[in-house]
Amino acid sequence: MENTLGLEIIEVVEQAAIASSKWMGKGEKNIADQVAVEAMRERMNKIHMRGRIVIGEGERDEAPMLYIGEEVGICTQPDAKNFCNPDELVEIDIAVDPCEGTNLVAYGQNGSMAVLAISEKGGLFAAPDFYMKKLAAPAAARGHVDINKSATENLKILSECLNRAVEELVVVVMDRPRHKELIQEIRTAGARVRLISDGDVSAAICCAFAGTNIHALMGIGAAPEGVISAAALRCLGGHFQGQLIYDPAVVQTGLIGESREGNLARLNEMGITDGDKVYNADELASGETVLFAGCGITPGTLMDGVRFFHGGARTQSLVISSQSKTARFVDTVHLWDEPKTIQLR
Ligand SMILES: O=C(COP(=O)(O)O)[C@@H](O)[C@H](O)[C@H](O)[C@H](O)COP(=O)(O)O
Ligand SMILES: [Mn+2]
Ligand SMILES: [Mn+2]
Repeated sequence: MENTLGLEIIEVVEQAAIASSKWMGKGEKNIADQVAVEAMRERMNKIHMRGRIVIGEGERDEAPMLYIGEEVGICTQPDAKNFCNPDELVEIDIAVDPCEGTNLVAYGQNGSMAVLAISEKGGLFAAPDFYMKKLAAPAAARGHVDINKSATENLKILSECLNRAVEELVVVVMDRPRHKELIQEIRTAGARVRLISDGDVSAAICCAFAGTNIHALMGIGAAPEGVISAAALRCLGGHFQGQLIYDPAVVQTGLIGESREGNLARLNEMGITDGDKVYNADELASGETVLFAGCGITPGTLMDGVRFFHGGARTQSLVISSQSKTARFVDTVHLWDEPKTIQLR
């Protein structure tokens, strides 16, 4: 599946990041999101592939976002026959978040990225737009920490696996009222908490890289982001578990339907009969081949943000592949107007 796709998807996330970064700090989160979606779609539709969006921006509305079920790639276009024989191409599934951290972009804060994950058809869990309880940790702790255990127990296990005191551990938690007790428990156990306002995909992936000073992600974020995080962590060998949250009382945001029963019924319709199932990274991104790509919009721990200069821009991306077993940090200079100076660093 990989071939040139690994290279093309770098440009997909780069274009989305560049488009969105033009709206950095302008307080317009919807525009920052929409331009990223459009740029991502435009570049994806130039790729010689038969793609289908399984995780997109709008689950229920079919426009203008990259919606679930939308077909992307040259070989899905009405004039496909002029370019390819669609029947010869492997069908692929794509999970996208063109602007992960729209608030971060709108307010000029660190940690936003354009991200996507790709696998062959059926290789990515088509998560509903529910919340998800998540646990991410470094590879050394994979299979040892467990989302069913308490934060205190997991911190003890992490401390043993990473050979560092609990006091030397840093846990990222989204700064939400629903995490009040979790934050208290982590602090009481002795670990340090890094609160983030948005962007838990970046935090999850950071766990897989020593040197980020992030040793775990705990708490509840969005389920689609959980699948994208799982795709990256599966390729990197890190630990990721996710459990759908279907009870609105748990998150108290009113964002996941009106009732627990209604949500369970919706999950049932989707073929999810056990709403409490804990999914690990291999189940959320189960395909034989999995690719992840992300490009920094604003600066982050993993990647720098988009930096413009006269006549061009510079981006930093991360492309991870289960097939080639690589995590590539790609630094790209984009030349538009024959700039007079191109800075080396
Ligand atoms: O921060 C996030 C927002 O993503 P986006 O809408 O694409 O900018 C994600 O990283 C979170 O996983 C998640 O969407 C969030 O926790 C759910 O929203 P909230 O109710 O504010 O916690
Ligand atoms: Mn997001
Ligand atoms: Mn988004």
